[in-house]
Amino acid sequence: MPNVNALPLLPRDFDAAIVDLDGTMVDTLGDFDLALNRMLAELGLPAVGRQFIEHTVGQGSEHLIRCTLAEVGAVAELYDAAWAAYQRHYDAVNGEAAEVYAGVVEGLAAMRAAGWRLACLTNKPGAFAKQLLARKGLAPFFELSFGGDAFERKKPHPLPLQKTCEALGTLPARTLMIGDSRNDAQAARAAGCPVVLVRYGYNHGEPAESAAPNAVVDSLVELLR
Ligand SMILES: O=C(O)COP(=O)(O)O
Ligand SMILES: [Mg+2]
Repeated sequence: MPNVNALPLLPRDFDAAIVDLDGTMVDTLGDFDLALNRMLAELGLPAVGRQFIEHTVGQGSEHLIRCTLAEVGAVAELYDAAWAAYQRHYDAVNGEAAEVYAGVVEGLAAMRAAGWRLACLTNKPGAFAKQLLARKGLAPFFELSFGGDAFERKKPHPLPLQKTCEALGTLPARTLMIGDSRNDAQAARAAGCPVVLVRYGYNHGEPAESAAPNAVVDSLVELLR
């Protein structure tokens, strides 16, 4: 297995990379903030703050909506109405208040130049993920993209990574996971993929190091030179 602790990596170290979306490639907190708070306003519920959102995203929309209803003291029976409102509002804002992090385009270009195959794997619903990648000009880097609704389980379960390696036709040990949270790190470890986390994303309010990845970087450009 390549020594991921010694960055930068060499092109021959990996055949592919699986890249997370929210908090890794795109800062989407603004979109989450708009969609969630419009959902709450529509239901006549109080707003939630940015820090709560930052600490809660990463485990898919269902988890985010359930935690948000609990945070504002709403009854769980509102879930179906909340889900429908959230999907409608997120669809309307997707990408509007989101920005690609510095170094992402350069980092992805270096991976492609190294001959690595690229797949995007996110817990975000697949339709929103595809739309966001296209709107931010990142879609052309990716051969495949899978959302949180693509498989029976979401990260931190290893299944989505195993299925993505299968779809790429690559061995987990030769497929690098790049993410921002413990969900990415746990899933990668259990699937047998080495994992690098970015320091700037959303890791439930904890430092990226606490998820025990193989390495932590400040930018995707640090991976390959
Ligand atoms: O929608 C989410 O929970 C965020 O998902 P991601 O970090 O896996 O892209
Ligand atoms: Mg993420």
